Amino acid sequence: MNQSLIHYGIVISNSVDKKAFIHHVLSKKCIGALGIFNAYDGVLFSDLAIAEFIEKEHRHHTIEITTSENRPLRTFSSGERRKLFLEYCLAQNPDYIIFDNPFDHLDQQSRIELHHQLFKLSHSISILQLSHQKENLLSFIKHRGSVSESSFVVSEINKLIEPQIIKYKSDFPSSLVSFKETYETLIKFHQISVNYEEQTIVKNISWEVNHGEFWQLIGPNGSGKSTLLSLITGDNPKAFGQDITIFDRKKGSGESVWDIKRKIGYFSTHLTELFKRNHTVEQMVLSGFFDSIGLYVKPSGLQQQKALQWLDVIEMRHLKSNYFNRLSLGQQRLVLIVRALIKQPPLLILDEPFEGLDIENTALVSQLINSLVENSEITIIYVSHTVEKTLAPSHIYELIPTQDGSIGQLKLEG
Ligand SMILES: Nc1ncnc2c1ncn2[C@@H]1O[C@H](COP(=O)(O)OP(=O)(O)OP(=O)(O)O)[C@@H](O)[C@H]1O
Repeated sequence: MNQSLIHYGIVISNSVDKKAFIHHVLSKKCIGALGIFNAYDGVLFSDLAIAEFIEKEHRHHTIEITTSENRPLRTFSSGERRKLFLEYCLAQNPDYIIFDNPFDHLDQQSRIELHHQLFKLSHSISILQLSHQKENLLSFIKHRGSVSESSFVVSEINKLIEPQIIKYKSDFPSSLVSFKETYETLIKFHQISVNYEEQTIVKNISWEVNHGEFWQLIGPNGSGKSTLLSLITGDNPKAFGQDITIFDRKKGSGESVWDIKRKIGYFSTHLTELFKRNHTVEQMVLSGFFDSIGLYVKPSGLQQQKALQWLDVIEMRHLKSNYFNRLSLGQQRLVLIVRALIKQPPLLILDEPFEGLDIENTALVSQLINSLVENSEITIIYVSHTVEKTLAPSHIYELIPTQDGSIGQLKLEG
């Protein structure tokens, strides 16, 4: 495609079936402005492509991209995965690459570096960028458009009607599960370290999270944010033998992982990476009551009612019987966020809740979080690489990488 390099930036909202649109482009069925891509072979760089790759490695017990490290892509942090996957895409020597929200999961420095890298790349390869937000379109891409929901035709961006930020008036549904116990110290880490073989990931972390606090956890890619969260949720055996107090109880004093999970609502963009079952949207929301991913027990009528009320909040009741797997990634993430908070747990953990959301859904999730902060006693920890102007965490904990693993510091104390 060298002689006719063309770059396109396309704004795509969560209501467009992005999977189908991408398939449409890659299978050379574009009409109109994007028709030029029909003559060429492209590859996809996206969260979905990465998730499928991880699934493939898992299924075949192989390691393809990260052979030098001898561990599967799944064990790398979100930002690391993206960098490694880009190398993999380039190695295939495609005519063009579809970059679906390329800046997601990246810290500020990595965003700047990727912007430079893509600019250089644009001299040798065509780029089709998809972005949920107009502000994230690459500055050097001159052709810009938005894609229509039904025909996938691209129209000029200046003809676009700006999306309206919906103010959600409906009150959020009340809680069904009542947690009678209150906890003073939800999390207390004392001098916690985590190593993988000879590499130290975090070192001597002492961090305390108390009742009703609203925390943001920050740090560059690979600094250990998700690792810390996995120590809390009971998903990391590295917690064993360390001085960790969770819900006022010393870890290792007889509590089961399920005791802990019962009190936590958890969302991560990786939650459904290997999830292949045909569960409906409603079942997925309901599973939040049972701390499972997907529904394996019969819910009560009241629980079903509650799930529908929550689907109303995210305006997805009409999709309740659709298969979760068929939703767009943005819709799946909204469903999983609601799944995390349906039981209104004492502790809510949101690992990158804004990734993959368009401007309207970002506003909705911000409003959901703010409403919980104002109207409940839930303690919240969220991870985000970007500053959400509408959120005002009362505390910020920062991981700072050093040669011997990340150290932690309190950046903002409420
Ligand atoms: N099983 C493992 N073996 C070796 N290293 C691992 C393993 N799991 C995680 N790591 C490494 O631990 C480091 C911290 O990962 P983690 O996912 O906690 O980072 P993060 O701060 O959440 O990053 P990001 O912002 O990119 O999501 C990464 O360098 C990752 O590669």
